[in-house]
Amino acid sequence: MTEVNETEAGIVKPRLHIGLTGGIASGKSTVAAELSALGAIVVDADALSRAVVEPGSEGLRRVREALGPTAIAADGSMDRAAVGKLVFADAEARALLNGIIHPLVRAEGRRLVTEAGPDAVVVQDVPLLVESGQAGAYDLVLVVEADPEERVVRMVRDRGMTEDDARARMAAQATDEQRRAAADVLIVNDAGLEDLRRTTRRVWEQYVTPRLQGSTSGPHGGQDGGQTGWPTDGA
Ligand SMILES: CC(C)(COP(=O)(O)OP(=O)(O)OC[C@H]1O[C@@H](n2cnc3c(N)ncnc32)[C@H](O)[C@@H]1O)[C@@H](O)C(=O)NCCC(=O)NCCS
Ligand SMILES: Nc1ncnc2c1ncn2[C@@H]1O[C@H](COP(=O)(O)OP(=O)(O)OP(=O)(O)O)[C@@H](O)[C@H]1O
Repeated sequence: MTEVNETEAGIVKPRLHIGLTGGIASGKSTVAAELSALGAIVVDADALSRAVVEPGSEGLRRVREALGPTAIAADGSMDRAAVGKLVFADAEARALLNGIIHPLVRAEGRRLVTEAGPDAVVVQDVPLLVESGQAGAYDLVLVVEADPEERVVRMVRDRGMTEDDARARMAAQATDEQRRAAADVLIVNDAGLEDLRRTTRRVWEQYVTPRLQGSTSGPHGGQDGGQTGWPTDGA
C-alpha cells in the first residue's frame, strides 16, 4: 500500500520529496537533469519564476507597478536584463520583486508536486531554498557546491555577464557555509561534468533507492546515518 503523507496545507506528498539547491552556476541543473534521467520528476523554480511573469499575467502587472515601466520590454515581456541590473544593485528593489514572484512560484510548485502524485520522487530545484528557510519542507536536501571563482568564470564566459554582475548575484545569495548547514548531502562539484553526473548517480543509489524500498522513515531519516562519502553537516 502506498503511504500518503499530507502537509498542513492538505497537499499530497510524493513518495520522496527532495530539495536541490546551490549557488548560482554551481551545477544544479546538471544534477537535476541526471536525477530526471534516473526517474525523478523535476520542478524547476527558475522556470516557474519565468512562467509567473509571462506577458499578460497578474505577476507581470504587479512587477510593473512595483518597479516601474523600465521593467517592461518593448514586446510586453519582462525586461530581464533591466530588472536584473536593478535588483542585484538594490536590496530593496530585490525584496519587492521577490515578494511578488516567490509566493507565485511556491504556489505553482505546490500544484506541480501534488500533480506528480504520491508515488513520485519529486526534486524541487530551488536556487533560494536556504535563503527562504524552506529546508525543513523536504525529506532530503541536496546542496551542490562549486568553487566561487570557478562559478564567476562560468557566468562571465557562458552567460555574458560582467564580473561585477556575477559577483553581485552571488552576494545576493546565502554563503556556502549557510547552504552546508542545511544540507543532508553535499555534492562537491570540483571535477568534470561526467564526475558530477557519476556523483549524482551514487547519491541516488545511496539515498533514494533505499527509501523507495521502504527502508527509511520520516523527514531527514537516513538508514545509513549519514555515512556517505560526502561531507554532510546537516545529516
Ligand atoms: C532578476 C531576474 C529578472 C534576472 O533574470 P535572468 O534571466 O537574468 O536570471 P534567471 O532568472 O535565469 O536566474 C538565474 C539565477 O540568478 C539567481 N537569482 C535570481 N533571482 C535571484 C534573487 N532574487 N536573489 C538571489 N539570486 C537570484 C539564481 O541563482 C538563479 O538561478 C530574475 O532572476 C528574477 O525574476 N528573479 C526573481 C525571482 C527569483 O528569485 N528567481 C530565482 C529563484 S525562484
Ligand atoms: N564540473 C563542471 N565542469 C565543467 N563545466 C561545468 C561543471 N559543472 C557545471 N558546469 C557548467 O557550468 C554552467 C552552470 O552549471 P548549471 O547550469 O548546472 O548550474 P546551475 O547551478 O543550475 O546554475 P543557475 O543557478 O544559474 O541555474 C553550465 O554551463 C554547466 O555546463
